Amino acid sequence: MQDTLRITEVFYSLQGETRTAGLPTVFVRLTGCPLRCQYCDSAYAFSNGTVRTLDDILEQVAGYRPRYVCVTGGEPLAQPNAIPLLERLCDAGYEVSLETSGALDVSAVDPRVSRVVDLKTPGSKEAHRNRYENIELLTRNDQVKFVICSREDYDWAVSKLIQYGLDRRAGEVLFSPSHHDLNARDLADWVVADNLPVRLQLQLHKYLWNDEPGR
Ligand SMILES: C[S@@+](CC[C@H](N)C(=O)[O-])C[C@H]1O[C@@H](n2cnc3c(N)ncnc32)[C@H](O)[C@@H]1O
Ligand SMILES: Nc1nc2[nH]cc(C(=O)O)c2c(=O)[nH]1
Ligand code: SF4
Ligand SMILES: [Mg+2]
Repeated sequence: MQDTLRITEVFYSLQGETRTAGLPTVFVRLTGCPLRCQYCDSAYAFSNGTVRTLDDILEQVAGYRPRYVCVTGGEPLAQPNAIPLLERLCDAGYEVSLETSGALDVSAVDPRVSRVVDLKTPGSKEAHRNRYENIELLTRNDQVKFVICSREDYDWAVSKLIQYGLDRRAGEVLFSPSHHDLNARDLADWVVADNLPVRLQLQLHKYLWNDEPGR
């Protein structure tokens, strides 16, 4: 029996988020998630999907001849074979990123991967799932993200930024407005007013293609 993963989609688009926003990227979206964030824009990946071998996934990715590959979901780390997938993508020479909820242990992820760890805010309704031990593991190759739903979430994110010195641990600290919950302009004004060492991140793909799956 070959190594397999349950996959919702593999597609080539522009990265809409993180430090590589705007760069052509292949997305591998793994099926299933143990969380239920209030705002989740990828709920279509909670179930169904197709069981595929790692060889088959690697072959489709190679067909796009990408430089960047982003493994997302659902929650990628909920499937043990996400770990060998990430390793094999790195071995193939891609610049690999992993979008993860921060609720699962990130220690086994290949160090060549940029781990994008989302610290779930109170507004997500899943903040109790945050695994704070992950923060100790972060390096400058990793990124921390807060998806902010309200002024209360913003104040909470600032307190975590300061408490854990996140801007010194991770290469990027990303503040992203929760789409539909918070006006990006309000978040931008707060970041400037407080002179924060964070990057405002807008989800570029939603401006370009609205909320279509596969973009
Ligand atoms: C769909 S999740 C998949 C990976 C992983 N489950 C996680 O939560 O990081 C990818 C990223 O999209 C973010 N996201 C989901 N819905 C969003 C929304 N409505 N507005 C802004 N970001 C959102 C998540 O918080 C996460 O950082
Ligand atoms: N274009 C595009 N960029 C993305 N970056 C992270 C995504 C995700 O759903 O995790 C995503 C996505 O769904 N589309
Ligand atoms: S952890 Fe990620 S995929 Fe799961 S519900 Fe939250 S945003 Fe959606
Ligand atoms: Mg998405």
